[in-house]
Amino acid sequence: MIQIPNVPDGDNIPQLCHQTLVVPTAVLVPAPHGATAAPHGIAMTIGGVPPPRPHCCVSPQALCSVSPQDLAVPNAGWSVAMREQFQHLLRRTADGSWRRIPSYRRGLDYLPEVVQMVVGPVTGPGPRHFLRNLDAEGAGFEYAIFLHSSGHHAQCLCQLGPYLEGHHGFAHGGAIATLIDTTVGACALAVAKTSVMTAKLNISYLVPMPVGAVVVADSRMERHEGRKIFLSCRVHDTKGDTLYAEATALFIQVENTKPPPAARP
Ligand SMILES: CCCCCCCC(=O)SCCNC(=O)CCNC(=O)[C@H](O)C(C)(C)COP(=O)(O)OP(=O)(O)OC[C@H]1O[C@@H](n2cnc3c(N)ncnc32)[C@H](O)[C@@H]1OP(=O)(O)O
Repeated sequence: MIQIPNVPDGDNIPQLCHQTLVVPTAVLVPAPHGATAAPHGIAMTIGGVPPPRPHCCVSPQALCSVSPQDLAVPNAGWSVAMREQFQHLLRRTADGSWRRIPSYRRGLDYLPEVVQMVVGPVTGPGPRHFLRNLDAEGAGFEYAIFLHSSGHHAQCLCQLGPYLEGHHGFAHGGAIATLIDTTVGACALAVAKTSVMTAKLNISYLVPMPVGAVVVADSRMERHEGRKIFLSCRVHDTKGDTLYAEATALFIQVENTKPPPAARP
């Protein structure tokens, strides 16, 4: 059992984009297999959610704030294991063989890699970034992507939070697919150096992934034929003992000429 303490500041109603969820803050829940408690008393399992990020959106009009804050860095929702692995991966960037890719809630103004992902003209602040729109630290996807200098190898360190639960205590398969798509997408983008779209994603789910687990999605470019980029991905724990999922993907390089469908508020 993991005891989930009260969240700081007495704020027990996390404000999320477009919704308010009341979450009990001092309950006992069974610890999913392999789940670990986060630092600072923040639980990484269902029932305990840390307070919102400082720039939480409050109105439907505002949606999520346009913030230049790089979110691919440790925050209070990161577990000890997540922090340790992040430092390990960060050390590899010292010699320039790897680099950490910054990540923003709405990144178009700040992140050239994401600018390249947009098919068609962009007006306003650009698309909201799906993985960054859950405005509570530790509740959703916490991640940092590292790219090898070859551009053919990407690793995404990720901690899947309690709002990504499918079966009790385990991550939803769609959340795992999102993690994989993002990682292979980052790798495909580095290969193509132009816009790419997922054409095919084939995932084998091998072992249930506990909510709160810290995992690494490891993606490699397998071959590049014209506009087609074939990639593989393996999602495993930080020690490489447990292989949660493996996948193959096909990305297609596209021209930046198609107008995107009108965005809804
Ligand atoms: C850092 C953040 C990363 C985030 C990554 C997130 C990426 C995404 O989620 S993208 C969103 C999900 N994907 C989509 O919506 C894609 C929808 N599909 C499309 O837009 C189009 O079908 C698209 C762009 C994939 C291909 O269309 P188009 O550019 O016309 O290519 P087309 O000429 O039909 O095919 C080109 C080649 O690819 C092959 N191909 C295309 N689609 C497929 C497919 N699904 N399966 C197998 N082969 C395919 C074709 O057979 C053809 O091969 P060849 O050259 O040997 O004849």
